Amino acid sequence: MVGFGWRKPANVAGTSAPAILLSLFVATGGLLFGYDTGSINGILAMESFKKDFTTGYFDKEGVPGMYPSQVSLIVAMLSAGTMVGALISAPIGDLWGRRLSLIAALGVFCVGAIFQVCATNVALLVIGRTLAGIGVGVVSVLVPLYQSEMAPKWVRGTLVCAYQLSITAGLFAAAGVNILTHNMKGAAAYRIPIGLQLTWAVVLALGLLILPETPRYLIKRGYKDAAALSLSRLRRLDITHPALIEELAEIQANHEYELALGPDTYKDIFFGEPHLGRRTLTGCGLQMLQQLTGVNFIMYYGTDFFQKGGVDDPYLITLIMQIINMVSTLPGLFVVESWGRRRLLIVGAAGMAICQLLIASFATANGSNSETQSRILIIFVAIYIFFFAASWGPVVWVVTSEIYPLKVRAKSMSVSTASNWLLNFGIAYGTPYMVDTNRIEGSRSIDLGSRIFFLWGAFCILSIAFVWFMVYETSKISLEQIDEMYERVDHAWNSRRFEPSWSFQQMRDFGFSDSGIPPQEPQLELQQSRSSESQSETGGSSTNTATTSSQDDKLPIPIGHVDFSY
Ligand SMILES: OC[C@H]1O[C@](O)(CO)[C@@H](O)[C@@H]1O
Repeated sequence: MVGFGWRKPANVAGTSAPAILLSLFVATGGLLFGYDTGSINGILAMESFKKDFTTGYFDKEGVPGMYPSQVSLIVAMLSAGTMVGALISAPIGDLWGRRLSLIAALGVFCVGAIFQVCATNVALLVIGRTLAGIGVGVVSVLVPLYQSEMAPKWVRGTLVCAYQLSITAGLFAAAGVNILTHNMKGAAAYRIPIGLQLTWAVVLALGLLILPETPRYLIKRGYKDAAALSLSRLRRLDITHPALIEELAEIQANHEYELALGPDTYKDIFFGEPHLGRRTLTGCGLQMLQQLTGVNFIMYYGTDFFQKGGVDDPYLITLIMQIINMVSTLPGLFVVESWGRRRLLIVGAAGMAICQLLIASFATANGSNSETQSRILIIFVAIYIFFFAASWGPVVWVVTSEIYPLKVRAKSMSVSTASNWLLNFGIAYGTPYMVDTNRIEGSRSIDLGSRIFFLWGAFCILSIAFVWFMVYETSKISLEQIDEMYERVDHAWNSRRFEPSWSFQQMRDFGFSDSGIPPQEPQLELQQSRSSESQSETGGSSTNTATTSSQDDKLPIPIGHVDFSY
């Protein structure tokens, strides 16, 4: 039976509260992501903005404004910046640490925002948008990375989901600010929505100044004492506490073991061991498919789409969709641990595909727009957004922050997040050509109208297969145990039944060579479901009962073993 909510294993040492609070605070970095991608449309439409940025162009009605190419540049440079930001996040995240890199990124974001507020010409505005984009790009990688390296395993997925919740809150805030400010009088009114983005960036950067670096990053750099200190702050345990020593030893042993299997260069994230290519492909595939669900078609062009679908108040309906998007993230956040990542992704993709195929078929069957038709359109788009927000929105971030080993985590996450931004950009710029012949004058475009939902639906069906074959179930086990799972479970569809057999520290104690390479490959018996009731009753994987078929007589079976690995 599937349960709901969270269950902290009874015998976990220390407290989880500081790590949870801190992770929730850092999650709010998503506000900048959502606000920045959502606010530009409204700002461009403001009268005060148009007045200040008249560059000698007149539209068909003779209204002065900016050249379309300038508008495109202003919009596009944020996306270009985010891609650059996502790509540089790995080298800086590995060099300066997750925390300092985030602070630096927020600094760059603030400089970008100040440029935009003070801009008196298009060039300054473009520079400002590019810098803000770089900041957002780094934040989009390092926030979920920082969270997953900090979070206790029994609530890790939920905490990373809170990041997506912040993204949706940012999108909603942008829509709200656009509505409140679009009629504002005053020469500099447009500077208000631009300036607002500064506030949270400053609060977040100041907060990060006093937060600890992640213990896993410190272990990666060889700063063992600092790692112990950081972990003791997170768990409220003395640095001499056996649980703390054990957890650090496990992280370190696992890291050394992963390094012994192969190097950690960019080439290795595609071709290296253990199974890094498969893992990077999973992350990139999920991030791209998340965009190919078409969600940003509604986020960016919803108003226009509803207007053409005969909806009376398209602005209001778009705002309602934003609210549904934000509120529906909560059920996902609530069940991500108990249902698991795979199930949520598969159910979500199936739900979206059904709605999308209905929207598209309905549009094909009925040429004209009646009131009933527009109502049906609204209802199915709303259900589609619900499914997205409860599943693919948050869970993609969760999985991509969990599946990589420490040695390449920042690199692989940066590449997979960059692929999200690339598709985000492609859809933002490509879809107008696919749905509206009038929007882009002189361009060769195809008018798919609502039939574009056939395309999104097809990608959602593909997503179901992708999850089934590629995505390993990562709930309820530590990041180190996820590494073990990738080594011992051959097929993603079997991963739910994986039970961590022993900690890497125990493996070492039991006679692994110093290089960390096991003397022989043990075969894990996949006999007990990780999601079974009995297991959650006893508090997760705390009592390791799994044994190996070939080494039953030799391997220690830790009875009543305290689960040190969060
Ligand atoms: O909630 C919708 C938003 O979520 C994202 O897919 C990120 O996870 C954004 O690209 C989109 O605007």
